[in-house]
Order: sequence, then structure tokens, then C-alpha cells
Amino acid sequence: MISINSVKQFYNGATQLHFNDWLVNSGEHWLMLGGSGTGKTTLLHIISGLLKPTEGNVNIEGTDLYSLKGADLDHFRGRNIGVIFQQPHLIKNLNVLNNVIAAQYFAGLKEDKKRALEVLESLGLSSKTKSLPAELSQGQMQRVAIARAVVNHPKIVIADEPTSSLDDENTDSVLKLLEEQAERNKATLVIATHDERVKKRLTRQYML
Ligand SMILES: Nc1ncnc2c1ncn2[C@@H]1O[C@H](COP(=O)(O)OP(=O)(O)OP(=O)(O)O)[C@@H](O)[C@H]1O
Repeated sequence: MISINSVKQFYNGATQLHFNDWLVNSGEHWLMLGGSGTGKTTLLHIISGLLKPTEGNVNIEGTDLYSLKGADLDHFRGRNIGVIFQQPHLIKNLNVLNNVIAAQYFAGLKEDKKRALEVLESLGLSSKTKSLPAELSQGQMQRVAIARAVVNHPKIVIADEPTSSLDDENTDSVLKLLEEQAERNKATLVIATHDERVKKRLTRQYML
């Protein structure tokens, strides 16, 4: 469950972003839609625990997110929220498997290689576990980013323009995998996009 109330972000006193209140119930799949500069990335950062808003409340799974600080916030985020960015941001000198295991480490969890391999298999990446990110295609890298985001069974999966750098075929498969992984983990899914190909797929929409 995600709820935001009276959330505002002021940048340098100049840009003032006011976000409508939003309640996302557990297991729902939502699109966040808005033109360039309307605040999609800002709001995703706010609900993923990466940016404390200037004003307002963010509640995730019953926890007031910004009442947590430092390592507590990092661990809460690592265990409850999986984030997929526009670019995969993989660690370039770690192979695919270790990129996924790194997410367990950052969440303060014990290494669980079996779980990492299971997620990679469900995303069709079993033959790539020993490859370095540079040896992967764009679509494969985005699938590793999904694996990393879901490996800790997060209750919430958040994706920021996950398909913008992908062709139609990869867009289709990445969306299908995102929805499938969310279903499998009974996770809430929020996808920010202005990609027309994504808009048709999800009916719950939050407009900025
Ligand atoms: N760190 C920052 N400092 C100052 N202004 C910022 C900062 N980050 C974002 N902004 C401003 O806040 C507004 C919203 O930006 P944001 O990146 O959240 O929009 P967006 O909807 O994700 O845009 P796009 O679709 O183009 O990526 C913009 O006017 C932007 O210039």
C-alpha cells in the first residue's frame, strides 16, 4: 500500500510541484502519466524513499517513510521497494548474478544465491548469469534490472520510463515480465511513462 497526502516539492524556491493525494492498494497496478517536466521522476523518488518532500506525508505499507533515517531507511527501502530506472544502472564490473546478489547485500539481507538464480531463470537469463553488463543487449540489461528490483520480494515495484530505450518487441516483453513478476510476488506496481505503447496496457492511471 502506498499513500501520499499533501505532498509538495519546492526546488530552489523556483519550481513548486504540488501532487494530488493518491492511494494505491496492495497488489494494484498503476500508471503514472504526465508530460515532460510535470514531476514524474520527482514523485517516484519521493515514494521510493530517495527524496524527502518539502511538505507532506508518504506512507508505505503502514510505515511513515520519512520517519525513518539513515540505515533504517536504506534497509526498509531495500526490503520493501524495488526500483527500475530508465537506464539499468548495473554495476559494470560485477557479473549478472552478482549484480542481483548485490541487491540482497544493500538491503542488509543474507546472500541467497538460490533465490537470485531463480529470479534470473524466471526472466529468461539463466544462460547469462556469468556475463558482464557490457556483454548484454539493452533488453537483457533491463531484465537484469527487473531481477535486481524483485529479488528481495518487495511489496512495491516502481519503474521510471522502463521502456523508453527499448524497441517494440523488447517493450512488450519487459512489460509482460514486470507485470508477471509483480503478480508472482503479489507486489504493487507503479510505472511512470509517457510511452503510448505502455498506456494501453494498464487501466488505473494517476495523472500529473
Ligand atoms: N534537482 C533539481 N533541482 C532543481 N529543479 C529540479 C530538480 N529536479 C527536477 N527539477 C525540476 O522539477 C520539475 C519536474 O522534474 P521531473 O524530472 O520530476 O519531471 P518529469 O515529469 O520526470 O520529466 P521528464 O518526463 O522530462 O523526465 C522540472 O521543472 C525540473 O526542472
